[in-house]
Amino acid sequence: MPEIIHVMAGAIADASGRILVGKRPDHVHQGGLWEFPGGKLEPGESPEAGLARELAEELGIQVRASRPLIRVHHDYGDRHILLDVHRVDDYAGVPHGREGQPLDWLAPEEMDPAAFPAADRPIITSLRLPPLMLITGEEPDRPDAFLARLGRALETGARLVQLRAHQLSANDYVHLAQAACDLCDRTGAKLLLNRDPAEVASVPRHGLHLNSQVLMTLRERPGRSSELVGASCHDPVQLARAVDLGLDYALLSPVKPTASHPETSPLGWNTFAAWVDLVPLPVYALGGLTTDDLDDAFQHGAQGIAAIRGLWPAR
Ligand SMILES: Nc1nc2c([nH]c(=O)n2[C@@H]2O[C@H](COP(=O)(O)OP(=O)(O)OP(=O)(O)O)[C@@H](O)[C@H]2O)c(=O)[nH]1
Repeated sequence: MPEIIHVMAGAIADASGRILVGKRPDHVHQGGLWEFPGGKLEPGESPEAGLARELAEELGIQVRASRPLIRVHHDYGDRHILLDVHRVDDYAGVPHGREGQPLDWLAPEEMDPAAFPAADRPIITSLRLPPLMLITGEEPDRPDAFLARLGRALETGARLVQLRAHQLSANDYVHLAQAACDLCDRTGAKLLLNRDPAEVASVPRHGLHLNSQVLMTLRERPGRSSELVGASCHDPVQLARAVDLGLDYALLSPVKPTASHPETSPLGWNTFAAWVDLVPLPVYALGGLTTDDLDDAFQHGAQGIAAIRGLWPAR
């Protein structure tokens, strides 16, 4: 096993959510590409201290508040790196290229993955995804009540919605999806359809969510290349399949005991973190979680949390 180089990088955000990127000098590894500022962790240094040191050296800023965003293992052939990216939302000082490197502020949607090192692709996806995924709950068979609840969730900030309504016929699901997509478009939220991809081929949406059975039968990534595609996973084999298919994100569950799957034993945060560390993918934690668990989720490598009960508004 070659030595793993632990690299700390900062996704430094401004008030409008743009992220600071710097250009790597032409003569270094992955030279000429844009990067998230940072560098190698020194022996004995904690990740937070390494991040603070690198950002002070390269940009002249002092980190005040940061949290883990994503960890990406990547083998470049000539070296294996662990890119340990933290989101920095508060700092002192004005960032400037202390090593002469050009800097720019980009919205995550403006980032061209081809202009960054290959290891950075999941980081860009992670930056484009919010920390919460709402999975729709009760009453899909009463569309008016259901859409009113969805409307309330969107008004109070839901940005990513998975439309889960297995009890509906394909026809009823399609109608509900059309109305839900209209609602999401009004607030700029993204709607993911959790349904057999063949049944929703022409339905408006921003992405697809696959269950673990469908995930394991597919031979290639479904859907359009421009849309988000993710899957529900329960073990490392399923997570690896999501990576092999080139999916954008995964859900991993159940982290805690849930009323909907009382027979399944929960993973707990430590197993969750160990399995998530195996895959270069944003992974949402699911199962018995609410927004109160968000900080634990970040500390254990999650993109954030996905929930039905914890996020679906009451009637
Ligand atoms: N900082 C940073 N490094 C990245 C990113 N993506 C990526 O593949 N890397 C790789 O991670 C490694 C970081 O090393 P570095 O050369 O920046 O480290 P450093 O500042 O400590 O430099 P030094 O070793 O010359 O002192 C390089 O192999 C680089 O190609 C990224 O977004 N940010």
